Amino acid sequence: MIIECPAKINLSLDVVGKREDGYHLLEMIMQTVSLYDKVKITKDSETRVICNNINVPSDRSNIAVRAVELMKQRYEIQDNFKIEIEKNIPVAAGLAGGSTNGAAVIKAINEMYSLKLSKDEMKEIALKLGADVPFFFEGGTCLAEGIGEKLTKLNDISCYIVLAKPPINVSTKYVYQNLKLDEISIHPDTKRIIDYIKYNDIKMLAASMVNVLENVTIKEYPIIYEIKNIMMEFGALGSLMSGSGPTVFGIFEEKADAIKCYNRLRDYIKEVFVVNTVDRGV
Ligand SMILES: C[C@](O)(CO)[C@H](O)COP(=O)(O)OP(=O)(O)OC[C@H]1O[C@@H](n2ccc(N)nc2=O)[C@H](O)[C@@H]1O
Ligand SMILES: Nc1ncnc2c1ncn2[C@@H]1O[C@H](COP(=O)(O)OP(=O)(O)OP(=O)(O)O)[C@@H](O)[C@H]1O
Repeated sequence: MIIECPAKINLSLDVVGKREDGYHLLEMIMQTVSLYDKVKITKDSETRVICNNINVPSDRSNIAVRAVELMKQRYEIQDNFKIEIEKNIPVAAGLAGGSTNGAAVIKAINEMYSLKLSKDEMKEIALKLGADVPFFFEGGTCLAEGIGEKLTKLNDISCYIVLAKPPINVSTKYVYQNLKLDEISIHPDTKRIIDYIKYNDIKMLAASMVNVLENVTIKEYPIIYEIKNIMMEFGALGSLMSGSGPTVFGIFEEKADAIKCYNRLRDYIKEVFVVNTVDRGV
């Protein structure tokens, strides 16, 4: 079975509190985009991962392996699996590449064994793998609250997006740990952003995007700010860091403008993509 799994971006990200276990309470707008990994899963004598990207772990720390283990244990499955991952989504990028692979494995095993799990059951299993994983059972444009698991489907928006991943590695854990909530002066107006989405007002949406995690990353990696500036110079309606970074995205209504921006960024960054929003998850 082969599953195409999309990347996500965060059109806005606000931290509104902290749980006792240290996890942060969020209000974010999430969006799937047309940059896909392919996950092929077949029965095998042992569970193993084969991936075209050497930075992706092939042991138990791979989220796809953890998804297999969870499903095996929960549904008393004796078989093992070969998981082949065609990695097109940049790794450790803020695009939830690992999370979308984990969601794909849950979906694939549900289908292979005719488990007939509901979307809510799959989301519940997904949350055990990571805060971003349940979203991929909705996809499209969503409001995510809690630590990311309380999902409300919004109108699906439609626009072109340029993604640019600078060659730096940022750990999600580090970014959350170094966030100083009381020092954040600008928060997104999430209610208003939801209204813009409702009326499909891409210009106002793009102009209102805020990601409070930029407070941590831009201080350390000014290249994020530089990419945002280039995107705005090249006609983006708005530009933001996705998730905990370091990928920056820009929003465009016209494909021609997105391509001009892509060509400019390609001069100095290797991982740049022109994509569009999609209305699906895994
Ligand atoms: C930055 C985002 O990608 C935005 O969509 C997510 O909030 C991160 O989701 P994720 O990578 O699936 O996160 P997890 O794998 O569950 O957690 C990684 C680390 O990030 C921190 N973490 C994550 C999510 C959250 N709401 N609060 C947190 O503080 C925790 O310290 C955790 O150890
Ligand atoms: N299937 C996988 N694909 C990519 N990375 C994986 C996978 N499984 C585990 N990892 C590990 O997870 C780390 C984070 O990778 P990932 O691409 O999911 O980051 P991310 O896009 O920043 O995620 P998020 O946006 O959810 O914070 C990698 O450095 C890698 O070691």
